[in-house]
This record gives sequence, structure tokens and C-alpha cells, in this order.
Amino acid sequence: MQAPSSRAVHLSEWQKNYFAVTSGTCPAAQKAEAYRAQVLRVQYACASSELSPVCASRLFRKYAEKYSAIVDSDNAETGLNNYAESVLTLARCQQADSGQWQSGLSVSSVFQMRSVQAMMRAGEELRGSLLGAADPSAAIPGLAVAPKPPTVSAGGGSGESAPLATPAHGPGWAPGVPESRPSGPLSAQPPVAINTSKTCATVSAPFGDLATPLFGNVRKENGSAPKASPGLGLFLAQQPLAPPGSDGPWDRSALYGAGPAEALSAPALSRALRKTEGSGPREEGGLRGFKTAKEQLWVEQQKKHHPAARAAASSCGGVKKSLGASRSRGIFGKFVPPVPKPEGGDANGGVQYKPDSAGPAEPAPPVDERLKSLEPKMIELIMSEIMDHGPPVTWDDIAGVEFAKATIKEIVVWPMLRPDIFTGLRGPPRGILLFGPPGTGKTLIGKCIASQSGATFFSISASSLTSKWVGEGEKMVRALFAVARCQQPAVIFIDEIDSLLSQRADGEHESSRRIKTEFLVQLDGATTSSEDRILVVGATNRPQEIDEAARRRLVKRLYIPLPEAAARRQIVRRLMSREQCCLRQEELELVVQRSEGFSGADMTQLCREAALGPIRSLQAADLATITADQVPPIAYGDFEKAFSAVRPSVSPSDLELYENWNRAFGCGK
Ligand SMILES: Nc1ncnc2c1ncn2[C@@H]1O[C@H](COP(=O)(O)OP(=O)(O)OP(=O)(O)O)[C@@H](O)[C@H]1O
Ligand SMILES: [Mg+2]
Repeated sequence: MQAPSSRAVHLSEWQKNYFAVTSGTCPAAQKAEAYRAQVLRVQYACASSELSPVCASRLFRKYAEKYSAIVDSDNAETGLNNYAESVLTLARCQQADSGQWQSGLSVSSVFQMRSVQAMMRAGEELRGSLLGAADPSAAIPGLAVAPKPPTVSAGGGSGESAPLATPAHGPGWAPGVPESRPSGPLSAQPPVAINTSKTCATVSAPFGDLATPLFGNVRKENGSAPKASPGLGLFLAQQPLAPPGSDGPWDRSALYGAGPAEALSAPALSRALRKTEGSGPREEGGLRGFKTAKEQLWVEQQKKHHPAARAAASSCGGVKKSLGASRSRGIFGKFVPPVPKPEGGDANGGVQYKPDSAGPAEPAPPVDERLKSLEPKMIELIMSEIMDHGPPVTWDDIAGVEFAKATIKEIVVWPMLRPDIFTGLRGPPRGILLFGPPGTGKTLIGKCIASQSGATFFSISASSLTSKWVGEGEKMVRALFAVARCQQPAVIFIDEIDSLLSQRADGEHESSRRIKTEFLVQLDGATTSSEDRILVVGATNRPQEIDEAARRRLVKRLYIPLPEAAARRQIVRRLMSREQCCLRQEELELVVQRSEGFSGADMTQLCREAALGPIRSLQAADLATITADQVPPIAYGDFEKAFSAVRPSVSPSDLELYENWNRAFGCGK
């Protein structure tokens, strides 16, 4: 059979590549390979004077950009970075589950291996004949010969290195342009044999740190370095440097943006070398230093959003945190679609959310089976309702309500701390209702439980469940309990629970009826399951509006009354202790007497008003110049004036309603 002419070969290859790059169904790897082949072809054509430099430069730029776009794409389906990343993830699974694992092989240790040395010797012998014909850059006048680096990625290196490098290519990745490609022995040339100062930067740029573990050395950090991409590995072996002005020697698009002649010019070469050297210590080799474009994006997102998110979240002691922030999972952590949970998991079978230290390179955490049927968006929203403890609220910060505090300690804190003792009949109730007039410290108690119980604390206002996610309320309720089940022990604190569990009425909206039903079902499950350690704490100042079915499930109904004299005294003392105050004991008693019927919130307001008294007594001119310690102390006179501005917010008739309800349904004194 007659051998096809070189032009015919070119044509058929061209057609093949053209088909690959224009096909809508061709996989990304194949497309990238086709573009890379075109890039090489342009190089060769230019080197053998088949193409004018101007034309070559134009074509080179066109195909190189397209190649770069595929290799660097952040798209999970088409980006080869992602492709390599998933392969690396697979490789890491083999590493005895240790995040610290690094290959024992380094570039230098590989060259100590006998098999590699034998291959190198063979390569030395073949070298002359192969190099002359194969290296296109050698044919371009005025350019330094770029010796081939001891490649990790081109697949032509040692047998030992192959398993590490080849998986990144995947089965569909067949390095092209074989006819002119330097063969294995060349690729295995040891770096020690190369004098970089005399030849060029090619070797030192991609393989600068020879002590770096081989596996980790797929990328020498500086911008968007190639990750063991075979096509790129080969290509870069022939493109030794970064273009002028690029961020680094491996800034692929910048590199391709320059024509071949520019890219290979001597000044650019030295700049690239300087940059490479400068970047060396910044990141040691190894997987830890390896960042995909996606990971880089994650890091940038963290830098951009993290401080703001934290600052915005710190109000009232409790810090709402979203998993995307404090338990950062970044774009990896953007809740991943549920996948079957592999072996392991925490003691409760909970979701294994890893803290920041896990790093962005970690694979997405496995998701609990119990969350599989839920919408990721919902879970993400619920997670953002988890309250961090923030500045702790202690039991002493809550004045009065001794009975309620003792009861809560007994049924919330101790069983959480000693679940082994509180079993059977001693098992704690799973539903608590805190009811009482407004401003008596119900929410404060919730925050205290969050600080003191050591449980995962979900603080959800019922109105947010009903209004924020219109039409999706019942799904939210389901997600809330499912997530809490995965995060046990957990406390779900629902403020204004009356708006969620108000009595069912005929004219009520369908969606709120569904939410209520779902909530009761979930509450029933949580309150009756002997395995779950979920406590639901509801707070309301309208207990009479709560549906009777819900009331029954919130077995411990604790009245949080207006503060008695001792509690009012404690509130004033505590608040005044932080200010300059000259209130005598008998004056304090007068304040306590006169504030009969005030709620805790009213007492706080009274003290704030009194604290403004000394300022108000100052002339405006003085206010501009006075120092903080020159402000007069708060005196009884200021309280007297404050009493005329602050009135009790709870009326006696309202109070009677609460007391009646407490007598009827309350569980306390
Ligand atoms: N027992 C208390 N001890 C100390 N401070 C209190 C007490 N009760 C209320 N306060 C003060 O009043 C503020 C409001 O209290 P909180 O929000 O807990 O009231 P609430 O019972 O939840 O009211 P509402 O029923 O209107 O939601 C608290 O931040 C605190 O400063
Ligand atoms: Mg409240």
C-alpha cells in the first residue's frame, strides 16, 4: 500500500481537528487536544518556513487562546482544571485517607532510581538524533534551544512517575502530534545535567524546586499553572517562558496571547526566569500548594466576603453564621447535592462539615442520608440560622425568674451534658414553651441556653419561617428538623412561636395551615423519639393563641413574669455598675419601688434614659469640649426625670391574662 503524502496526512489531520473543535458533542479533553495539535502544527509550519511569521503568529494566538479557554475554564463540565481536580481527588482517596499524605517521590529522588537512570542513559545515546528533527524551536533562527525538562506530565518520563501523572489525563486523553514529539528518553533527562545559566530557563521554570515532591510538582505556583496536562506539558516544554507582562511564567492565556517569536524572545525569557525564581518560596510543592482555578476563585471569594459577613453577623451576642462563611466550604461547600454517605460520619451520623482548616482542596464533604430528599437551598438557609454562641449570656445576666432558670437548667443543660444519667423516666421533656409579657427576658433565656447548653442552637423566628420563604414554609420546617437531627444535640429556639402555631381557623391561609401541620408532625417526631436529642424551645407573649395540639407537645410551659423587686434591683445594679453613678442605697430602693410593674426591657429603658440625664444638663458648648470622665455621674435626679419619660409597657389587665393562662396551663409556680 502506498504511503500517503505528507500533504494528505496534513489534510486528514486538519479535517480531524477541525471536526473536533467544531463538533458540539466532542468532549472537552478531545477539543483541547485538537487545539493543542493546531498550536503545534502552526509552530512547525513556522519553523519549517511553510508559514510566514505574521500569519503563524495570528494562527498561533487564535488556537492557543481557544486551548487555554478550555484548559483554564472554571466550568465543571468542560474545564480540564476541574477534570484534573476530580482525578486528583480520586488519587487522594488512595492515600490512606490522610490529608497530609505526600508522595515519597520527588523530582530528584526519581532520578536516583535505577530504572530511570538506565532509561536516561539510553536517552543520552538517542538524544542527538531525536532533538535535531523534533524540536521546532531549534529551527527558529536566533532562539535558544529549549532542552526538554524531566517531564512529569508529558507521560514520557519514568515508569514510576507515570501512575501519578497519567491519571490526570484520564482515559479519553490521548496526547496528539506523535510524529514530531520528543520521545520518552528525552523527557527523562535529569535536571542536574542542565546548566540553566548557559542555556535557558525552560527547565528551571517549570521544575524550579527539585526537592519538591513529584506529585505536588505538577504545578509550580504562579498564576494559573498547568496541572499535569499532557498536552500542556508537551506544549510548555516547547514554550519555555512567560510573555512580557504576564503574571507568571504559567499565565497561559498571556503566554498564548503573544506570538511565538515574542514569547520566545530573550528579554521575555529572563523576565520569566526572574518571576519564576521570585515565586519559588511562595509556595512549596505538594498538593497543598496546588490550586485549580476553582480553588483560586474560592480563595478570592473568601477574601472578599468573609470579613463583611462576620462583621454583619455580630449583633446581640448571638452570631448568626452561615456555613458558607464560618464553616467555610466556599464554592466547594456550596451545598453539594446529596450523595450516598460513605462509611464514617460522626457519632450521630451527622453531616461532616469541615472547618476552614480543611482547606479548599478537600473534596466536598459527604452529605447525610437524611438530607437527601431536601433541597440544598433549604439546607443552606437553615444552616445560616445556626447561632454561634458569640459573647456568652450567663444565667446571672438574667435577673429574677429563678424557678424558670432552675427548670431550664434541669431539663436543658444537664441532660445535654450528661445524657447517660437523664434516661428513661428521667428523660428530659423535648418541648418547652416560655411565655409571659413582652420584654421579660424570654429571648434572653434562649440566648443563654445557646451559650450554656453546648448544643447546636438554631434560632428561628416563626415570622421568618412563615414570611421569608413564602410558599416554602413547610419545606423549611422539614429541613429545619432534618438538619437539627444531623447536628445533635440540638436546640431549636422559635421566637414568636404563636405566629407559627396559632389556633387553626376556618379562614386561614392554606400555606400557613400546611406549615403548622408540618411543624406539629416534626415536633411530634422530635418530642417522642427516644434517640433524637432535639429540644424545641418556643417563646411567646401570646400563649393563649397557641393551638392546643402544639400546646400539648410543648410539655414544659414556663411563665416568665415581670421582674420582682429583687430582679429589678439586680438589673439597675448591673447596668449602673458599668457607668459613673452616684446612686445611694436608699435611692436605689426608691427606684426599685417606683418601677413596680416594669418589665426587664422597661427597666433597661429607664436606666438608658437616666444615663442621658447628665449629658442633657450640659450646655451644648460644653458638650463639644468635655472629656468622657468629665461627664457628671448619674444621680437619683436623673432617674426621677427618667420615670416621667418611661412607663410600664404591660398593662395590669394584660398581666391578669398571663397569670390566668399560667394557672390553667403553666408548669411552674
Ligand atoms: N430578666 C431580665 N434580666 C435582665 N435583663 C432583662 C430581663 N428581661 C428583659 N431584660 C432586658 O430586656 C431586653 C429584652 O428582653 P427579651 O428580648 O428577652 O424580652 P422577651 O421576653 O423576649 O420579649 P418579647 O416577648 O417582646 O419578645 C433584654 O435584652 C434585656 O436587656
Ligand atoms: Mg422575645
